[in-house]
Order: sequence, then C-alpha cells, then structure tokens
Amino acid sequence: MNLPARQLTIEPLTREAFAPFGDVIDKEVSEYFMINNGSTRRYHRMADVDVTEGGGEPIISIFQATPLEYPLPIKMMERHPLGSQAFIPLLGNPYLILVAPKGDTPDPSKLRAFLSNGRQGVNYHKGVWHHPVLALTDSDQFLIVDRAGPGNNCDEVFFSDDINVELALDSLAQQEDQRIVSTAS
Ligand SMILES: NC(=O)N[C@@H](O)C(=O)O
Ligand code: NI
Repeated sequence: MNLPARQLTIEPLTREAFAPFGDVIDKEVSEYFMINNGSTRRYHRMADVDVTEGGGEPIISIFQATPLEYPLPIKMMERHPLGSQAFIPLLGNPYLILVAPKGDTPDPSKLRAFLSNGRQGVNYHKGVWHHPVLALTDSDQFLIVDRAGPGNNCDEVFFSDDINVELALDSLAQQEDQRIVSTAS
C-alpha cells in the first residue's frame, strides 16, 4: 500500500530563514549608497563569490529552465563542494528553492523549501545541498554566478524511494502568489 507522500512546507524566502544555506540577494531589504553622481544606487556586496578553492575561477552563465511536474517527488539533491552558486532571476517570476544543511549526505528530514517572489536571488554557500533549479514558469531565465575549474564540483545523492517526500504547489494557493499555481499546474 502506497502511503501518501510527506509534503514539504514552502516557506517565504527571507535572509534570516535562509542564512544556514546561503545569502538572499534582495535589494528590497538591502542598504545602498549612491554612485555615478547621484544617478545610481549601488546595493553593494550582497553576496560573496566563493569559487577559488582548487584553482577555480568565477564564471557567469544563464540558465533557461523548464518547470518540472508537480507534485514533485524529491528524488535527489546535489552540492558544489568547491564553490558557491548564485541564481538571480532575470524575468521576475517566482521560483522554488529546496535545500538541506551541509554534511556528508543530504538529510531528508532536514529538507527546507522556500519560495522566491521573483525579485529575490539566492547564493548557495559552498557544500550546501540543494535541488537543481526549480522554475515555475516556462523558459524562465536565471543569471548564474558559480565556478569553473579543475576537480569535481558537483556531488549528487539519489534518495531511496522510501523517503516519500514531495513538493506540492497547493500550499502556495493560500499565499498572495496565487498566479503561481495557474502558471505551473
Ligand atoms: N548543474 C548545474 O550547473 N546546475 C545545478 O548546479 C543547479 O543547481 O541547478
Ligand atoms: Ni547547483
């Protein structure tokens, strides 16, 4: 008999809640100073790019991502042991983030899911377990700042089927981001 999957609670993305996993890149809660003769706000050093271990170098890429099918059974997590990885949404669409604390393997009981409002980026710190990008809008686009260089910088761990955990969008219907459910379902 298949038991119903445990649905992860999807939390609003805040700097404080996400702190154990990395940085939230969100100008709406950040200080700035004026530059360019007063014409420009500089939201300075919102996150650090930590990619030089083992001879790594910072690179900038763009991901164009397709939403997965929801409810989404969580089958795997990955980490980048040699570098941080930042995702900056380019089109203003909400998206999901799924993380677990650093450690030898991701602990399924410590999975945390967050919803970005589409104006918030994230910077996973080196070694933080995370699910590959979870877009909620077709062909969504993200600017990525992460590491190129020698060595293996991507560990993947596949869970056994019996962890029976999923991400469902129903819980989002109660939040102001109602449009998400219609976009992704
Ligand atoms: N593999 C890759 O470049 N992307 C993942 O790291 C991801 O977090 O989406
Ligand atoms: Ni990654």
